[in-house]
Amino acid sequence: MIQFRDFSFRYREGADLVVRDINLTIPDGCFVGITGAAGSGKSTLTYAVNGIIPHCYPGDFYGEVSVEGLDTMEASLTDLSQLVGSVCQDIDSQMVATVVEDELLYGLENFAVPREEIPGRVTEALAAMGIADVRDRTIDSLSGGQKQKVAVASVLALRPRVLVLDEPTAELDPASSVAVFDLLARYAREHGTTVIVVEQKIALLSDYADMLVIVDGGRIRFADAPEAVLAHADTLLALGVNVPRATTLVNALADRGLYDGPAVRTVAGAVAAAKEVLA
Ligand SMILES: Nc1ncnc2c1ncn2[C@@H]1O[C@H](COP(=O)(O)OP(=O)(O)OP(=O)(O)O)[C@@H](O)[C@H]1O
Repeated sequence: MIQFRDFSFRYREGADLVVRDINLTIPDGCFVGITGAAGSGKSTLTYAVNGIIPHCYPGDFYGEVSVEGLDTMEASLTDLSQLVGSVCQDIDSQMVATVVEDELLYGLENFAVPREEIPGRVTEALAAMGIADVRDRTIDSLSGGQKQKVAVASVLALRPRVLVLDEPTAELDPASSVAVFDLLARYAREHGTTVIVVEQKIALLSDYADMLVIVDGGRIRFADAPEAVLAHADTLLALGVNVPRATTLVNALADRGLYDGPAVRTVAGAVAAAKEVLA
């Protein structure tokens, strides 16, 4: 379980709190999507989980954030990194090797994983991300989607209990974005891994997340199941969250008393809702 209790944070260089009064409980195995306008504090929330704040970016840290009982302010980054694996926004800066296999080996060796376990871990992580065929390729020769999968695989090989990803599909086309989410969600389900993803594409996020967290000006505005959050499409639009048109259309039908089902997020969902209205 991950718990934020009355958490607020101000970066050392900043004048104001950038996140404030955060109270949130994330159960084990939950797939959490965090979204919100640019600069609203999404990444900062994930930094409190993986320890980047206050360990790498110091500042004033109020309240408490814990991961499986480990206080992220008090724990060492080494201890935290055994629990929480992170894929940052700029994956090129995260990559340390030239060849895919070496990228995975680097983390495993750093974590002192027993030598006999290493080949199996590499094979398993590459297979989990559907990229067993690129094991011997140079990272430079890969597409953006393949690189993203390598970045995720190199973290999965370490078998973290919690996986934090910051805008993993920012550079990807829609098909590759879906592929990354599909593989990630399947892996998380099979291993009981808690996943926290910062993502702008709310429709995509809603297809996979158990909980959507909407951040606005450093505060959590909504933290609920996707359907419950999307029912507030007008508020979300006002907060700068890009709500799918299918959602706003069906919410408008609901506002007029014509539809009383759950919020939809896809064209197919809107078609089904419209058929129900017209029946
Ligand atoms: N290392 C830092 N030092 C000082 N201020 C920072 C630092 N990192 C982020 N901030 C500030 O904190 C606020 C929240 O930033 P954060 O990156 O958490 O938001 P975000 O919602 O993830 O933004 P984006 O969508 O643009 O990535 C912003 O005003 C940002 O300028």
